[in-house]
Amino acid sequence: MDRDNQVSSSNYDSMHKLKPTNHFVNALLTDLYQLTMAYCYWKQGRHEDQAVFDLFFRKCPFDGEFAIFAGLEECLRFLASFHFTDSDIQFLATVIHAEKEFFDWLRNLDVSKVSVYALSEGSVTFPLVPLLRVQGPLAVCQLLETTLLNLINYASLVATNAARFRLAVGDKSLLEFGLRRAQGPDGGVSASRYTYLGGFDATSNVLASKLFSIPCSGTIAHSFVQTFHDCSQLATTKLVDSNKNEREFVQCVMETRERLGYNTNQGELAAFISYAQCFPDRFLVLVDTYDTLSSGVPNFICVALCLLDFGYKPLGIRLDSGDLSYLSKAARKEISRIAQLTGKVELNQVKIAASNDLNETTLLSLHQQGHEIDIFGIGTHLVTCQQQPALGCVYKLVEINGQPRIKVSEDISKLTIPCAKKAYRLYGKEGYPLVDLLTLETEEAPKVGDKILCRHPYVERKRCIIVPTRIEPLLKLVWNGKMPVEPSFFSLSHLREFCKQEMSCLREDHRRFLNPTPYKVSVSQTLFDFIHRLWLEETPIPELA
Ligand SMILES: Nc1ncnc2c1ncn2[C@@H]1O[C@H](COP(=O)(O)OP(=O)(O)OP(=O)(O)O)[C@@H](O)[C@H]1O
Ligand SMILES: O=P(O)(O)OC[C@H]1O[C@H](OP(=O)(O)OP(=O)(O)O)[C@H](O)[C@@H]1O
Ligand SMILES: O=C(O)c1cccnc1
Ligand SMILES: [Mg+2]
Repeated sequence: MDRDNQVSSSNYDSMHKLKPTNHFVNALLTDLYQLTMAYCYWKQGRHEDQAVFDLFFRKCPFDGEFAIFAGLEECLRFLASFHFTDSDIQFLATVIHAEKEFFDWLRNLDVSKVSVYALSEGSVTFPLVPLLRVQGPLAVCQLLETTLLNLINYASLVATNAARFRLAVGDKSLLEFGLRRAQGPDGGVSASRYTYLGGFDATSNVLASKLFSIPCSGTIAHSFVQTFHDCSQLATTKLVDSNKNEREFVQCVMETRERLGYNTNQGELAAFISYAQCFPDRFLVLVDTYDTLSSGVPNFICVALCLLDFGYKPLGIRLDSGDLSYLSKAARKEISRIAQLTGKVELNQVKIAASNDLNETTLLSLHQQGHEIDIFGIGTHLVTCQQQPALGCVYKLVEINGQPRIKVSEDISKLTIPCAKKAYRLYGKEGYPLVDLLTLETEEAPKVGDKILCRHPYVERKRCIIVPTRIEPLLKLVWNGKMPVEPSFFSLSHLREFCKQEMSCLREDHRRFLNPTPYKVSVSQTLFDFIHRLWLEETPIPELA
């Protein structure tokens, strides 16, 4: 798999049938100032001026040194359906005091003259590298700003969060449980979608599973266990075994419990039996409702042993409170002891799932302490990105009518890099990416084997020479009104694989959690000269008295 265009050419009509997943995404989902600026451009006859905007972030989230780019498909769906309806126009006329002709112009506005270049969705990316380059008529490019940022900021942030959780747990299973805690319905669905892209294995969110073909998974809640008092509440005492013979199941469980000498909560046991009767081959239950080690785990073991007897494979337990390191080890020890005692070695294959306010720090700490957890269920911290709730992507003008533009700031990190640019990833001998290089769009592409001078965009003394073994152009044309691009998007599982491959190419020191090495994002000598000339030109020399 490569980062080749994730959308390729087809006809304009089919592109126009594409709709954003969320019906809130339309031309009105913007900030008022985009429309008032558009009015000023129109009034001055500047609305068709040729503009270039870059969409990028300045600092990686979560104190890391990488991010995952996500949200591109929804940006393209937005572009494909961009227009103002009659009712939008009627509403706007009550908000903006402007001539009728402006609203007529808005009504006929489309994005057929806009081009968009983008990174591939699922790419590993770094500060200052444009995720999107949007170019075309000034007013319409301006009108796209807020929506594009909205579609990319959270998607990329939560995908990055997921990729970091994935790094923290290695190859253990990761389930996303965040819907109840997410920022509203779209927050929940987006979280499920983009955390899967970032490396989660499944979601509990049924709608997201349907919409994006994400594996759906889940266990049971405390309420289910609490509703049972004892086995007299069970509708039947029997279970059909894997050979289709109906046999006494409750009796089997009770005798097992007696034989093993467990004194457990009877309501919890009834709940487990009931669940096993409904899902004999999906038996994974929550064991901390009353007491994990003296009731939940023994009750699980009794039911699991009988399921084995009946020809089924029990799946496991979920821990949702207490010291997850200790409890997982103690539970595993008891399960192993009984497996040995009874000779039911299959019992050793059951999985231990854990949940309860897990975040990056607890996952890393659990790894250090040692544990027996196979599956992590994660909600709140993952979907709300509690450690850093916004990515901070911005959309900045870099060129107008062929003239480079710069935004100067006291804070050097807020200086924008002018000009329509190309971006390349340069790989070293070891096969790892070494530098992302930004050049003028008009510059000749760097070549493998050449000595390439890479300059820090702002700091003069920071520079290096790289002889790349491989060069990857990063920005691909994904939207062009005149020669449109194909709506056959890659599936989410394809993007997830691509993201996984990107993460595996990233050098270990850029990925690590504590003080990761910053990845170098550089500019060509020509672009460096442009930035610094423009910087001086646009900054008045202060006069000191
Ligand atoms: N071994 C561990 N090391 C570090 N953190 C842990 C460990 N085990 C659990 N945690 C975390 O510690 C916190 C414990 O949460 P809390 O203090 O609310 O207790 P609890 O176990 O949920 O209690 P209860 O649900 O019975 O009120 C959770 O965020 C959990 O992820
Ligand atoms: O902790 P999170 O990472 O958000 O994962 C999801 C949580 O949601 C469920 O219960 P809920 O929190 O609703 O209730 P509980 O805390 O009482 O179990 C589940 O048991 C998890 O604890
Ligand atoms: O299926 C589960 O165990 C689950 C689902 C959502 C939230 N917490 C747990
Ligand atoms: Mg909880």
